[in-house]
Amino acid sequence: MTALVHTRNDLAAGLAGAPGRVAVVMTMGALHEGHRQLMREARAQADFVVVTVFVNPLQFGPNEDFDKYPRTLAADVEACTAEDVDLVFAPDRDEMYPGGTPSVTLNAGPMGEILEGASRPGHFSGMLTVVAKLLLLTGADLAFFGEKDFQQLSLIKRMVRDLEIRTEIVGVPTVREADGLALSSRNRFLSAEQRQAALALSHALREGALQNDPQRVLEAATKILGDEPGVHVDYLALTDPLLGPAPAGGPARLLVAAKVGATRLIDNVPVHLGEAG
Ligand SMILES: Nc1ncnc2c1ncn2[C@@H]1O[C@H](COP(=O)(O)OP(=O)(O)OP(=O)(O)O)[C@@H](O)[C@H]1O
Ligand SMILES: CC(C)(CO)[C@@H](O)C(=O)[O-]
Ligand code: BAL
Repeated sequence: MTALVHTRNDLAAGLAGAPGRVAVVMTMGALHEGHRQLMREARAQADFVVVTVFVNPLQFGPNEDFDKYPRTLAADVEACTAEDVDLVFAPDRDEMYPGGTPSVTLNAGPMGEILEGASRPGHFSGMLTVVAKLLLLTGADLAFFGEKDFQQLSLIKRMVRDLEIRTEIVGVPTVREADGLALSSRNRFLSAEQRQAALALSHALREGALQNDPQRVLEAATKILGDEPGVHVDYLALTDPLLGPAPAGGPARLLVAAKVGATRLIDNVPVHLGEAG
């Protein structure tokens, strides 16, 4: 039976009876199969699974979609129940930030300034601040995050290392629709026509990943994105697996962010580059 709690006291009470290893899956709600995959991984690896549902105002810029972000708590609790989650923690803003906007927040460092961080100033500071708070409030042994938000996952791994946080961070591969579109809560904002255009993102990444030379990877992906007038690219980047400069050979990551209508989508894939020379 999945319990729903809204306060830190009720969360602590629910956790007090938790047997063995505790896992947390943090979400902003509007749960889909991607989130459910994180829950299944958590269920498989831990004895007690907590899902948090909180649309964190700190990680949204003034012109972003905080107000219109979908809020579907009743359906979210049903999804958690179907995945045998033990506890859902859905605090409101005052519960999460009792003193109002916190004056002490986390600095995401140089990795927080590039890609998503360049387009969304302050986003990663707000994200890391709430993730750290939720790790402390849940005391989780394990925390599961999707590779769809690859830079977020990388920064959270970096944060637990740099701040000596003992939670093990587990990355989960991106869940996609049959036609390749990465599942995202924001997909619901797409019209049928925009959804069709949005396929260019995963298509471009897939084609790029078939190439083994950095320049060809970017050319192949750029061509597909350029052929779709409904997609406005924010960035397309080839990096090393830690988001540093692309290597000449070996593992790399290809990342894209684009607007389709008013909806901003992100996606990424692993790439294996052939050895140089
Ligand atoms: N398609 C997916 N596959 C795997 N994990 C995912 C997927 N989509 C989201 N997640 C993960 O779920 C967690 C919660 O993400 P979030 O609630 O922001 O959902 P979202 O679908 O990414 O929403 P949005 O893209 O609109 O912000 C994050 O760790 C995120 O990486
Ligand atoms: C990790 C997270 C729940 C923090 O608000 C959010 O950034 C998300 O949903 O990916
Ligand atoms: N899925 C990452 C959270 C955000 O877009 O704010």
